[in-house]
Amino acid sequence: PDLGTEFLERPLANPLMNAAGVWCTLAAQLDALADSEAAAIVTKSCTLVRRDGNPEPRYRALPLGSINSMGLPNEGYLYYLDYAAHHDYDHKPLFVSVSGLSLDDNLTIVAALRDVVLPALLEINLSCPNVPGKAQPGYDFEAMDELLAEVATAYRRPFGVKLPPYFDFAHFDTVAQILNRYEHLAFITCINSVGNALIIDTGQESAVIRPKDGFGGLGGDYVLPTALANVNAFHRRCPTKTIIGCGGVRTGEHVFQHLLAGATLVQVGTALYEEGPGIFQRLARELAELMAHKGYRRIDEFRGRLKTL
Ligand SMILES: O=C(O)c1[nH]c(=O)[nH]c(=O)c1Cl
Repeated sequence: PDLGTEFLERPLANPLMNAAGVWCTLAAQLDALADSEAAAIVTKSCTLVRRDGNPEPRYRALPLGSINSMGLPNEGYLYYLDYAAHHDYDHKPLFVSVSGLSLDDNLTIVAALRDVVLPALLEINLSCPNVPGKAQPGYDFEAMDELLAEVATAYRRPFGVKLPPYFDFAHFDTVAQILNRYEHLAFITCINSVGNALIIDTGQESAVIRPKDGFGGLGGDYVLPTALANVNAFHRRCPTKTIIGCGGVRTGEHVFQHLLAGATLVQVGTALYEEGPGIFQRLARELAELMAHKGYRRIDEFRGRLKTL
C-alpha cells in the first residue's frame, strides 16, 4: 500500500507527524524528528520570551496515557524562527506552533514569522490548559474570534489552529461557524489534551504532578474517542478546511481510525513521548499492514469514509 498523502497541495510520504510540545522543544529534538519517518514536524508552542515552565513533577506517564502541566516551557519564539530559517523544506514541512500569552504577543510572533518569509506553516495554539490564571481562547469564543481576525489580518497567509476538545454539539457548531469565516484558516488540528484532569496515586493518597494541585491535561488512550469525535465533527462542519487529527494515537489502527474520521495528517503526542521518534516507522508499518489486510492501496480510498449505522 502507498501511504502517500497531500497536505495543502504538498505531497508527503505518509500522514504522520509529532504533536506540538512533544520531542520538539530543542533543536536536537527537532533534528531527530526531521531524521525520523515522520512526514512533517511541528515545534513546541512558543511564547515571546523563553519560559522555564511549571515546577516538576509536571509530566507523568500512566498505564492508559499521560497527564501534564508543563506550563509552556520553551526557548522563546526567536529560537524557533532561527530553527525554521535553517530547516530543509524540500525534505519535509515544518510547522511553528505559537501560543502567545496575550493577543499582542501572538501578533508580534505572527508578524515576525510572516516577515521572515519562510515556507514554515503556522499552527496557532488556542488551547493550552496549563498556564495558571490564563483562560484558554479555545473556550472563550469571543476571544477566539478576535484573535483569529487579528491573526488573519496580520499574517495574510494560510495558517491553522490547535483546538481543545469540545463535548457539546452547540460548541462544535459555534466554533465551526467562527473558523469557517476565515479564508486564510486552512487547517484545524483536533485535539489538544483534555484539560484539568486529576490523577490520584492511591498508595500515596496524593496527586501525581506538582502544578495546579495536580490538575493537568490528559493524553493517550484515555482521549482517543474524544479526539475522533472532534476530528469528525469539524470534518463534517468545515468542508473547505483540512483536518489534522491528534489524540490517543499509539498504533497503526489508531492512525487508520483518525483518517477514517476525516483527518488528513495524524499527530502523535503521548506515545511519541514514551517511545521516541522510532515510533513513526512502527506506525507507518502497522498502517500499511492494516491497509493491505483490508485491500486498500491508497489512503484516499477510505479517508473520511466513516460509516454510520
Ligand atoms: O503545559 C503545556 O506546555 C501544554 N500542555 C498541553 O497539554 N498542551 C498545550 O498546548 C501546552 Cl502549551
